[in-house]
Amino acid sequence: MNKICLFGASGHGKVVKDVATSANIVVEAFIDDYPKSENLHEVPIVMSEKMTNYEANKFVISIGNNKIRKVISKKIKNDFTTLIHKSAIISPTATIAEGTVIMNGTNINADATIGKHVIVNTAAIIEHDCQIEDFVHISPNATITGNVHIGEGSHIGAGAIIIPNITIGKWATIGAGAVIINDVPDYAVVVGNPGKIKKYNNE
Ligand SMILES: CC(=O)SCCNC(=O)CCNC(=O)[C@H](O)C(C)(C)COP(=O)(O)OP(=O)(O)OC[C@H]1O[C@@H](n2cnc3c(N)ncnc32)[C@H](O)[C@@H]1OP(=O)(O)O
Repeated sequence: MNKICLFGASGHGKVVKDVATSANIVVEAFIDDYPKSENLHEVPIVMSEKMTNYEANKFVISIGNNKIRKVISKKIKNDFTTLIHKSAIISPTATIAEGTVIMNGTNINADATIGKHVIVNTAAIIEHDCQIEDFVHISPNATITGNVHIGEGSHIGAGAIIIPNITIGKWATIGAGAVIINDVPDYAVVVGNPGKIKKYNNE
């Protein structure tokens, strides 16, 4: 049986652990330097200085913040694995890179490509030919229609809809429930229906 470690003993970490369990993968430890308890759902939480005890384990970073996930990914020397909930429906022609977590009830269709350390959260839909770059988070129930490109680190809020052929830049934020009908520049925060730029993440 595969054994892995999760970096981050948060609420998101609990859900990622459930994804692993559904795929018959055992989480041996959570790594977290700011633990709120000794265990989380019966899995021990250990400090990062003890990570050497888990040299053979593959890792997944179970932290929801895209920027922090990127920083941590550069520090961990272990290999990363991909976690896919058993209820996810994924086309055989879709590709999913390491470190990415695909949660329950998701649909990922033909020729979609999903980068490293991406979160495809509960019941999100990623349609055919989409390109999702590294460190993106697609929140619950978001619908990414066909041939959409989402740049590194962007966060798509819960229930947002992106119409076909749109390009969303890097480190952008799409508000919960937004409907995106125009391309979105890097770092933009876009809300509403139709989506309008509210501000920029680097402001
Ligand atoms: C399992 C999980 O929980 S996964 C997590 C999923 N998380 C999400 O989906 C959260 C998505 N985040 C949002 O929608 C946020 O509201 C953001 C990122 C768009 C904006 O957050 P903040 O930067 O804190 O902005 P703030 O709350 O100050 O709002 C700024 C303005 O945008 C408006 N606004 C914020 N969010 C939205 C929204 N989703 N739709 C429409 N308008 C919005 C506010 O009313 C405010 O308007 P005003 O300037 O006219 O008063």
